[in-house]
Amino acid sequence: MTDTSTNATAPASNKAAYDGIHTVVAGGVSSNMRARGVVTPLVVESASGCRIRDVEGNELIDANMGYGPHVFGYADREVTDQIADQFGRGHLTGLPHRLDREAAGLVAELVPGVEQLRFANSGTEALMSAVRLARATSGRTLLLTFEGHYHGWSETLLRAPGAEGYRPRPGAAGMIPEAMNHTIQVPWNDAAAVERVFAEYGGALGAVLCEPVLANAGVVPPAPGFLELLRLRTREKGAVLVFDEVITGFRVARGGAQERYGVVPDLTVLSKVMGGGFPVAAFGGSREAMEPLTTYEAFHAGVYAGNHAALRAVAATLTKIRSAPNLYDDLEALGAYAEDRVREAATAAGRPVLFERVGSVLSMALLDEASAVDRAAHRALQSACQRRGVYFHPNPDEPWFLSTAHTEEDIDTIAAVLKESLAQAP
Ligand SMILES: CC1=C(O)/C(=C\N=C2/C=C(C(=O)O)C[C@@H](O)[C@@H]2O)C(COP(=O)(O)O)=CN1
Ligand SMILES: Cc1ncc(COP(=O)(O)O)c(C=O)c1O
Repeated sequence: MTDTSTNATAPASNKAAYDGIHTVVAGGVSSNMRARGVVTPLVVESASGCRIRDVEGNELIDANMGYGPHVFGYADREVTDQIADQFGRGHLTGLPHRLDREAAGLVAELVPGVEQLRFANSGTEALMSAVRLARATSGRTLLLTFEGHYHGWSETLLRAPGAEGYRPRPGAAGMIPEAMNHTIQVPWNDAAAVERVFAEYGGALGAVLCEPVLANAGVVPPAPGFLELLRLRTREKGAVLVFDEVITGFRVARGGAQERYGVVPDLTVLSKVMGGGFPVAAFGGSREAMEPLTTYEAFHAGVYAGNHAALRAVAATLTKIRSAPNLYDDLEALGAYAEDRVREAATAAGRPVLFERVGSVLSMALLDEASAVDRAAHRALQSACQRRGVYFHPNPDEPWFLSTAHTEEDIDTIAAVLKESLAQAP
């Protein structure tokens, strides 16, 4: 079989294709965050709806969905046709385009805390710029972050797990030892720790940054009143509150977590769902919060930032979101249905699972006898399910993301495969 996309002879198996990738891509994948995404070799040939097709022709129901951007499923023609059309009209001139107004206007219409924004190419880029803007605005460098929250891989935001006292450590080889000298970190949902930090550092804090729903260490919603506490203390002390809504934006509600929980930050970072899978991000806030960029006193740039193809993807996706009145009720109902079926499957198999869900983002982790997450058992379960035609991430920290392309029958199939795999698990 010839792979028309490259005119190469397609490998006969996932294993051959997977090994071939590893000969030329360092680590076999262009992201450490996805390095453990495959335990049993799997190489995608195509994806459509909620299904991926591998190079052997196997079709799998996907509960990872590209780590969250595809709220309408893969290859949604209402979005992809628009992007394709834009490529035919010129997708990068570096000049103002009518799409700038249309795309930014849609974000401002849907997200409570955004009046103005800047587009970027990735969440990492947008977060770097948002935190830099927060430091410029407050005139202070100290940043409060939370354990387990991921904000991309930039020099001042990539933190290793854990913290000595309040101090996190740099998260990767090659980072400068001082990279975290302006960052403190406390456990998520620990109101007492937040109060201690504000009592000790309040006047020095420039910004507080969080995923309003933690979704990079399983799913951990904000404790009742916790976001309100962050909002109150940052206002009192003059620190900038930044919500990293790369995952939650347009996912957990039309206006993201800030709409769902009714707490509006000073700056919001968006990506994933916003572009329907096309690489694009944004950071924004009130006109006042964005003023340093209006006057160019602060700095943000990027050859590809806000390119016409990216903004056509944003305009197409957000237009579809705006005109789908039942979208979030439907996603909530599907998430609840999935929760019931997954819990039933685990109970039927007599296996304890840690389960959490916010809307259509859910996490499930196999537990051991001591009720700790059993990562090895979870990886084995994932491989068994993958062999039976269901893909979810082998790392239980990575959530499941459902879409309007998933049906209740697909969820029933996932649950049946889970139950069968758990029953046969050692
Ligand atoms: C809450 C949040 C994120 O989840 C986030 C990226 N998430 C992921 C990155 C992955 C990767 O680098 O391949 C895959 C997933 O592990 C994860 O969802 C980022 C960074 O965005 P980006 O990867 O576009 O630079 C910022 N904030
Ligand atoms: C030589 C050079 N390096 C790096 C950059 C930054 O690249 P990007 O704008 O994609 O971040 C640019 C952009 O103009 C450049 O000209």
